[in-house]
Amino acid sequence: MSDPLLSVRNLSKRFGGVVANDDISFDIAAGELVSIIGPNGAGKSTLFKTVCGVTPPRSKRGPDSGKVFFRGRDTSGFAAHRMCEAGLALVFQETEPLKGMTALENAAIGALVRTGSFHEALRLGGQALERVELGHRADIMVDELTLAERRRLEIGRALATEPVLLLLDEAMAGLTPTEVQSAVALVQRIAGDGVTVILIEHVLQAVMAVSQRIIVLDRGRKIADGTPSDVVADPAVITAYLGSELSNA
Ligand SMILES: Nc1ncnc2c1ncn2[C@@H]1O[C@H](COP(=O)(O)OP(=O)(O)OP(=O)(O)O)[C@@H](O)[C@H]1O
Repeated sequence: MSDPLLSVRNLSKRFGGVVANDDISFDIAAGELVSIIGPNGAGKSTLFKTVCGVTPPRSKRGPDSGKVFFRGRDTSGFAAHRMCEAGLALVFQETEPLKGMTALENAAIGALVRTGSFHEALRLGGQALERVELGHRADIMVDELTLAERRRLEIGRALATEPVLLLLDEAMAGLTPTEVQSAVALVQRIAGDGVTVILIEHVLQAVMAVSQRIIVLDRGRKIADGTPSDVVADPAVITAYLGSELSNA
């Protein structure tokens, strides 16, 4: 087997007395589409933030122990901008467009990771907006976008950084069932373009529809890692994680 694109090794992270991530290991191969699920507070967002060098203010960057390898390099503790330059983009749970700017200008900000020319960044941002089907909203101020459009814009801005690995943290939260369906189609298109995708998602309909593999966290630990059908039948998962919802998904 070729080397994994991302390798997380025995990663632990605590906040004071809270062990948010406890000895987590997994590999992600290039081209995989993987979901990470688990109850609230399981440690999913912390894992993403540690992997890509984003940690809360005043907190030490990177894992407390363990390692993260990305594209064959030890990237443990790399700052977020270095991870982004290396080809990893994270879309946060909270949509945070740059206010007072258009959708196109927001997307172009992502492209500035790849070019020093604002003109070229606008061109690349425009392409990214087309990929998320927001081309027709390019000149709209971000404050006027709907939640579903803002979520797409965040993905567009991340795509404008030209990632090889895209981490999406609850990119479908708050969307209507129809919007979830088109978000699922978008994620599948992005994966079809060759981008490796890891989703954190509570919308199980979406998780079951897109995932080749599911990793389950509970109270900071990895408790399952397998195909969707194996994971939903896993007794440890059913016990930990809203069993009825999983078995109905
Ligand atoms: N900056 C922080 N300071 C202190 N505790 C934190 C911080 N970030 C996360 N935690 C704690 O770490 C644990 C894991 O939180 P995390 O947000 O990673 O979980 P999650 O699985 O993403 O949850 P959710 O599904 O609700 O988003 C929780 O107990 C949370 O309160």
